[in-house]
Amino acid sequence: MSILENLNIEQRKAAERVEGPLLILAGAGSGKTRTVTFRIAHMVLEKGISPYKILAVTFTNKAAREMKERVEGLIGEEAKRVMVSTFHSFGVRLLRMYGSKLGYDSNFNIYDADDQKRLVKNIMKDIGITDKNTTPARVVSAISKLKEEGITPEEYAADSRGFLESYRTVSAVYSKYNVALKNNNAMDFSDILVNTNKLMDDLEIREKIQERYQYIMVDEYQDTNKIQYEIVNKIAAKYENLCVVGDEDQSIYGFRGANIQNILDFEKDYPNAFVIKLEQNYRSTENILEAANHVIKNNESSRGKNLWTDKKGGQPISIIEAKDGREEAYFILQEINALKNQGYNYKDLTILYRTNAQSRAFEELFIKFGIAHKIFGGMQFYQRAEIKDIIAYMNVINNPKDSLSLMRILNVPKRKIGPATINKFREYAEANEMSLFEALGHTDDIKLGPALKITITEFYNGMMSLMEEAEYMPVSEIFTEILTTFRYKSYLEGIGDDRVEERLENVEELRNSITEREKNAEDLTLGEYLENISLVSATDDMEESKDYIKLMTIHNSKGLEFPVVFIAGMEDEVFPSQKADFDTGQLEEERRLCYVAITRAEKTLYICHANERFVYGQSQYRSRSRFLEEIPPHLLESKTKIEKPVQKKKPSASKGVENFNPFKKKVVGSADLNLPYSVNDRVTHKKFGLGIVRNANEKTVEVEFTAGKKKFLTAAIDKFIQKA
Ligand SMILES: Nc1ncnc2c1ncn2[C@@H]1O[C@H](COP(=O)(O)OP(=O)(O)OP(=O)(O)O)[C@@H](O)[C@H]1O
Ligand SMILES: [Mg+2]
Repeated sequence: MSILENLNIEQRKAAERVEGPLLILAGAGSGKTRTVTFRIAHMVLEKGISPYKILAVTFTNKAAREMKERVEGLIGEEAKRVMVSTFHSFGVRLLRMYGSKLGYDSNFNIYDADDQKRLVKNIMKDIGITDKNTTPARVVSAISKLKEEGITPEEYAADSRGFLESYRTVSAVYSKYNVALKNNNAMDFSDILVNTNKLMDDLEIREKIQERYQYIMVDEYQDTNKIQYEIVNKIAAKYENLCVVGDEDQSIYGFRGANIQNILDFEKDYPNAFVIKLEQNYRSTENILEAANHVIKNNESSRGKNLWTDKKGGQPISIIEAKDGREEAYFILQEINALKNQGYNYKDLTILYRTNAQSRAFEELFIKFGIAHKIFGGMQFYQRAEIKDIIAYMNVINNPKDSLSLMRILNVPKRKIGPATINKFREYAEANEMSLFEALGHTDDIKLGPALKITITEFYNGMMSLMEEAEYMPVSEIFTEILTTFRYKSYLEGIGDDRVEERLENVEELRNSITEREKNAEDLTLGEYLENISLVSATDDMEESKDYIKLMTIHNSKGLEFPVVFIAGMEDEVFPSQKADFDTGQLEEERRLCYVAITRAEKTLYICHANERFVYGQSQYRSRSRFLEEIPPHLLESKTKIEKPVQKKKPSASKGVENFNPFKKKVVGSADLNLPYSVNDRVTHKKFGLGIVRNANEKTVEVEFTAGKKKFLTAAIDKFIQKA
């Protein structure tokens, strides 16, 4: 029996056709990703194609991991040799091998948005730009856009629009920014793609890559940008064994340069392409699917599809109308409780929203009631200052040319190395054509006070010996060495504000995550580790088995599916966002986003909206989203107004929400307080173990552990302790 018995006829046709250009164009939940997965397995197991020759490109790390695991489940160990990867990881891999052709050392570092901003800020300061109308963040996004459109600094400078101040600013920074990256032996995210594409223009390398990856598959092709498109098509040019998979109705990354035309023009690019349409949706009930179809058919960009499902009928879509955002979150929480009573687990439930900021209301409520949840995206762990500090140490150890990271840590912990001193070294480095780090080794040539000279030499020697050790030390050891050599923890403790404990916890969390990664990847090198964490994305650490409610933006939910979905904030000017007001292109993109959101749901879908929202501290009236009006009323069911509960007695976190009343004013200082913990509650702490709450008020919670009493700030308590 063929492995392809697990596919329907159309899917099987697609999977069987392994030679030549192939387009799988099909709506949500029709098994596109599944088809790719089985296609790979079929190629290796039943067609005898070497796994080594196969490249499958996915949109996220999570998707890559899952595809690899599934293929492994089907064909075993051989699957490990298939290259399943995102564009960025794939690019980095090639650039580590061939980047020297473009003037990079193989240990280049990868800069994230925060690094980019800092670099731009430094450059603006260096060249004395006083443009008040722009910010480093805006300059960064302008530069990224230019890079991905393939416009060089020179071309941009020659551009006639240069008379506007903001253009002049971008133009002045752009070339300096590129030079700085190169000098630092670093690439930003756009560079990874741009440089990978450049590699493909080297005949020798291109031929090598073409020979190596003779079979290419790209999932979510509708969201590729110009450069990704070029990379894929250059590799595929020789054998033309290119299978692209996607849905024009799910192109939602236009703001990052995704070009829907890439998928729509595939048949023009490859006139001999074979096209497969999948029409059975396996994910959702008929009601959900019908709602999605009704919304998307309003888009000019949609080619129209006949998706059907054999999951006839299904529950109507529940509409929840709330007074304001707070009430919306509360109503959703009540529904969650009801679903829980019906036997659902938290892990079946997902809340989707248009922007990350909308997660706040839910987070606050869930923390208050001890409801297990996890927010994907938003402020990332690796963006926290203390984490960035330690990573900056690692970056310099891995790549001493990385002056941006070096400048971050030269005076962290405080060593009295001020900007004037740093400038002396920068000038010396420039004059002598060496890196800033190298210059630190030349303290004799630079005018310095004796104390400063000792400090800098100490720092330099400390780093030098770590660089030597890093060759053979596990990453977790390097981490420990950094903390001890540079007394980083004492520095954090010395800051002395109310976030000290939190920062120390974060550092420990970083240690745990390193150890965790080492468990999964033996002989993890510092370079590999840094690469992994530079390429993290929002959904990487989603674990299907963990029982928590998932919260994320619709963008991050792409390709995923969940039994129960709540779409929150379904109001005009939230979703579709204001940007769509006067721009039909934007409106269509928002509508595609709505289509993606609806089609994530398997069984139950809630659409929620509030009549009032706070925007910049002001309450504004909101009407329900026009997308909601596009769903035929017979598919909808208004949730009868949920009874506003009366608060009878002091609420207790462990008992859920039945007796919590968000509409009643808080009476501070009375027994009526909605505190997350009360006296005698049993709690656990990662480090101190089991404890008992001895005192709890609005500001602090005091817990007795075997190790003694500890105080925590009530506002931040969930970061430290949990109910036992
Ligand atoms: N032939 C099939 N038999 C059984 N289940 C299937 C079949 N095809 C797809 N499915 C299931 O349907 C669901 C949706 O499949 P998949 O995620 O591959 O769809 P998709 O087209 O990639 O969706 P999206 O457009 O959201 O990325 C999955 O749970 C998948 O296992
Ligand atoms: Mg998919």
